[in-house]
Formats: sequence, structure tokens, C-alpha cells
Amino acid sequence: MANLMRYNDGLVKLDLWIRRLLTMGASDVLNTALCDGACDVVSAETSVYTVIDHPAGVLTFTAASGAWNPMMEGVTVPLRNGSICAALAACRTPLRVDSLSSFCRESCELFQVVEMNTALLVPIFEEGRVAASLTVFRMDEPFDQVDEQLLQQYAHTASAVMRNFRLMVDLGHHAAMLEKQVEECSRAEERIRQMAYYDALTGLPNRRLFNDRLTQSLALAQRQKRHVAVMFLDLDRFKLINDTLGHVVGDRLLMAVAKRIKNCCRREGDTVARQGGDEFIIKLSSITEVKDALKVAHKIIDVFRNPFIIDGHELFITPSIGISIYPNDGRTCDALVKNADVAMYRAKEQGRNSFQLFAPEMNARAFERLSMENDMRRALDRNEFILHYQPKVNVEHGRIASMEALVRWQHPSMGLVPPSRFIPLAEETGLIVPLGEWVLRTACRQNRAWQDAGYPSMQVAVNLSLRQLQQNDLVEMVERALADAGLAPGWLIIEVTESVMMDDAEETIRTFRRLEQMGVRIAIDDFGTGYSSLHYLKKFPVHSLKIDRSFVREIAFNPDDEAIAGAVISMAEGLNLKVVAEGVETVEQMEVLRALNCRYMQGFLFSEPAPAETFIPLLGKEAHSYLNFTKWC
Ligand SMILES: Nc1nc2c(ncn2[C@@H]2O[C@@H]3COP(=O)(O)O[C@H]4[C@@H](O)[C@H](n5cnc6c(=O)[nH]c(N)nc65)O[C@@H]4COP(=O)(O)O[C@H]3[C@H]2O)c(=O)[nH]1
Repeated sequence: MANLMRYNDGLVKLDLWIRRLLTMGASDVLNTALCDGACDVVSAETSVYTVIDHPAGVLTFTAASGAWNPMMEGVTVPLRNGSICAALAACRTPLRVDSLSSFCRESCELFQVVEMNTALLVPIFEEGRVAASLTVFRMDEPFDQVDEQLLQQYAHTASAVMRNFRLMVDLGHHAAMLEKQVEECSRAEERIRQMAYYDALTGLPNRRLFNDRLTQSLALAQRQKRHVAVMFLDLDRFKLINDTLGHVVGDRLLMAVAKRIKNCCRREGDTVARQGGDEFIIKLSSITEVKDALKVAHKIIDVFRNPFIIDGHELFITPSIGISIYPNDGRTCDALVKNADVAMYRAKEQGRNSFQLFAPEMNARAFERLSMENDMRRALDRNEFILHYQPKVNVEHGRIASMEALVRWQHPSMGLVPPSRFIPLAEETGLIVPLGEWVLRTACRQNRAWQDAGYPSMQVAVNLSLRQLQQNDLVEMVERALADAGLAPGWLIIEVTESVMMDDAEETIRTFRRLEQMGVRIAIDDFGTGYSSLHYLKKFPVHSLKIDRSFVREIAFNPDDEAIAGAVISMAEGLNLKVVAEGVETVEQMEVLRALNCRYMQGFLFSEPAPAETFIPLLGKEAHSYLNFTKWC
């Protein structure tokens, strides 16, 4: 009887605690009922997560740094006396089991406490039956880093534990109860561990487990004076595959990629983890010198040479890898991963499908990027951008057929900066939107001014980036720019790369249709470098396509490039599209292209992009006599 009273007393305490949570606000409870005799559980460093499973729903509270906030206000339910089913608490600072146990013993000293590896189970009896159970899980992560799915799994486990308890107690299996319960909880713990430390899609360790292992390897490497390599791997153009072929194919590709990478890193001490999205991180702790890490990087690049066959699609994808080495490139997990990431970006800039070792200058580069971003924000107001124009020539008679406007930045200290150095940053930061509008307006105005000055009328092409294409009011912006410049829409060509077009193909088709209805012409830039989806090509209202420079470069002596260019030209003819070959630098290239029936060409052979003043003579009636190719004309 005394026991029962004590149990009931405990239950009332717990109920009181939860009632206080509901009525007083959590922070007060924190300092009163919950902390009662258990201050070590809740400190400024501690996050606590509580789930009370109730027949009418789940009540959830979160706490970070000691402040409690209701997380899911919508599901707050009133609790009836004695209807508490389960509670769950998670602490940010790793708590030793015995300190948790003392917390429970002290605050609910009358409860029977079952200790497990990382959890405590506190059955709460009422009149000889299990009325509730308090399940306390220990977690090593701050609450805000624990994902929702995992927390739900905890809540689910807590209530499953309680149900089993009730059942077993009801059946009178008191003796076996605790043992079975521990077993059940261990299995649940294993499931939770799997979710907490492994990536659900690929089964690889996740970032959390990776950090744990890296921390251990670094401690060992420090004692043994050895190296540890960290690699940051990002798949090139993965998004394109995801967007064109769908997430199911994308996911399967990631699984296959994970397998191949794992096969390259099989030594003891190697860990391949998924960082998220299409990013992987790798730890190699068995290396004796930097060379060993480079060998592995080579091996990884090599295993990507063969295509991945996913759902009947033959997919080619390449990785970009950045490598940092302990202790030279960093002594902590964060520093090593960050520097490997910086090196990975460098690998991407260098043309993808490659790896880069971290070098301290790269951080200087990151700093340079930051100051460049700041400069760029001011550059528009200061009129530091200028346009250069490059002719597209009709090689049948040597006259300029149209021109392309290419932006440059006249930087006060760096001089003339080419677009390759600032367009990607402008895209990343969103500055491309105002900059792109400036380019469009300036090119339209310039074209109109040349027409007014009596030069032969011709189209001007302007490049459009992904960010601009995603603008809701893009069509209206183009319309306004044309109207303000007084230029008829037919004199404007919008150039968009294949990959940008495919980012959201259906939306692009809608936008292009509206532009086409307005009279604007559309060209596909860098054709052949993206997915070259013929299915879509037919659907896009485009008027011309530009054969990418990479096919033109070796066309005079590489039969494959010649065959590709030939195929593109005949296909374009079939679809009634104009073809422009980009990057024509030599007479030989021009001859091969001409033999393939390509009439329009652009490249240094004819003229480099030039500022408006220098471009004017090319516009004259005698245009061909000003072009470089008069040499062979
Ligand atoms: N090696 C070689 N290169 C040649 C030859 N002929 C022309 N080029 C270069 O090829 C690029 C053609 O432009 P793009 O493919 O649209 O590629 C452009 C375009 O994607 C982007 N870009 C330039 N201006 C703008 C702009 O106003 N807006 C946007 N969104 N992108 C722009 O920057 C890229 C690079 O522009 P540029 O440096 O001006 O580089 C230009 C041009 O200078 C040649 O014979 N040989």
C-alpha cells in the first residue's frame, strides 16, 4: 500500500510537471518541477525535447539553450489526469547514463528505472497497472540538428515501449518484463542509431557519423604523427539529370554513385559519407603521404568513366573533388571539411571532372570573391560595366549577319574583367538580374542608335542566365526594354544555353512562346554540351542554335567533332533552324564547317568582341573588308 501511494505520488508529480508545461510556460517549468533535483540535466548547454504521446495526439515541446518553445502549437491537447503515456527527453551535452539515472531517481525516485545503453525507462504504475512510462533517451546532438523524422521515431518508440509494458504487466509477466523491454528498446535504439548516423538513401554514414569518425582519426593521427585526408566530392551537373529525368532516376544514380565511390575506399580507416544532395565526403586515415590521397582521387575519377545505366538510361556523370590533408590544411573536422570544400570549388572552376589539393591561397581567393561581390554591388551604379560586340558572319558573302553583346567590367583597380570572372558570382548572388536588365537595355539602345545613324539594320543577341529566366516578369521586362529603346522586337535575339533551358523545360517553353509571340528571336547557346534533348528541341520555339566552341576547336583534325557538327547542322536544317558555329579561329575550321553547310560563324577569325566605337566600322557597307577573314576571302 505504501508502495502504491509512492507510485501514485510519482505519477501526480509527473502529471503536475506536464500540466505546468501546458499552463505556466516551459521556461518556468524548467526552473521548477523539471529541474527539481535534476539540475544537471538542464543547463544552458542543454536542449530538451519532450513528446507526450496522448490518445488525442502528440504534444511536442522543444528547448534550446534552456529556453522552451512550443514547436507544434497546432496539436496541443489538454491532458486528463493519469492519461500520460510517454515522455521523451534528449540532451545536447552527452550525459552519462548514471547522471540520467540519478535524474530519474531523484525526480521520480519511486519509479522503477531500467537502464539501457542510451536510454532509461521509467514505468509509472497506477493501481498495479502501468499507467504511463517515461522514456528518457540520451542524445549527443543539439536538438536543432536532429531531424524531424528521427524525433518522430523516438516518440514512436516511447509509445511502443509503453504499450508493451502495459501488456506485459497486465499479463503478469513481471519477471520477464524488464528483460524483454530492454531487448525491445535495444532494437529500437538500433533503428534510431541507423537513422541518426546513416543516410537513408545510400546507406552510407551521414555527416554526423563522419564527424565522429574523423574526430577519432585526428586524435589518433596526432598521437602517431600521421596524415589524414579529407575529400569533398560534388557531382557535376547532377541537377540537370534530376530535373530532366526526375528524382527517382536521380536517387538511383546517387545510390549507384555511392557504391562506386565506396569501392575505391575500402581500406580500414576509410569512411565514405553522404553530406547531402549530390555531395559526398571521404576520410582516408591510412595514408602515409599526400600521394596516397591523390591515388585514391584518380581512382574515383576513373570509376566514373563508365556510364551508369539507370532505368534504361545511359548516364555519364563526372565528379569534382577537393582534398585537404591533416595537419597541414587544418587540425579540426570543420577546418578540414571546409578547406576540402573550397578546393572542390577550385576543381569545378578548373573545368570539372578533376581534383584539387587545398592550398592556402584558395582561402585568399574566397576572400577575393567576397570583396568582388561587394565591388560588383556598386559597379552598376558607378557605370563600370560596358558591352563589347562580336559579329556573326554570313560566310557566303562575308557580311555581318548579326552581333552578340558581351558584357565586361571595367574595374577601377583590376582593369577589364572578363565575364567568366564575374558572371558566375553575379548568378550566385542574384546580381545577374539587374545586370542582365542593364545589358539588355544597353544592347537594345545601341542597336537602335546604329539603325538611326543609318547603318544596316541587324539583330543583336543578348545572353540570358538561369536566374533571369526564372524571373516572373521577364517577358514584361524585355517588352519594356524594347519599348524604351524604340527597337522592334525582331531585332533582338535572346541566347540561352541548353542547360539553362532544361532547368524547367515546361516553364521555359511557356516563356519562350510569349517572347516569340512578341517577335523576339531565340537561340540555343553552346549546343551539344548539355542534354541536347531532341524531344524538347522540337517543342522549344527556337530559331537558331550555336554549335559549341568545344566541337569547333578540333574540327579540322578530329573526325568525331566533324561528325557531331555535321549531325547538328543537318538536324537543324530538318527543324528549320539557323546554325551558328562558335569560336571559329582558323581558316581550316571555317573550311570544314563551310563544307558541312554551315553558313553562319562567329569567332576570332572574323573579329574579337569589340567596344561599340571599334565595332562601328564593321557595320559599314564594306564590312567584309574590315574583317580578319579578308585574308582568305
Ligand atoms: N576561344 C575563343 N573564344 C571566342 C571566340 N570567339 C568568341 N569567343 C568568346 O566566346 C564567348 C561567346 O559567348 P558565350 O558562349 O555566350 O559565353 C559567354 C556568356 O555565357 C557569358 N556572358 C557574356 N556576357 C554576358 C551577359 O551579358 N549576360 C550573361 N548572362 N552572360 C554573359 O560569358 C561567356 C563568356 O563571354 P566572353 O568572355 O565574352 O567570351 C565570348 C567570346 O569572347 C574564338 O574564336 N575563340
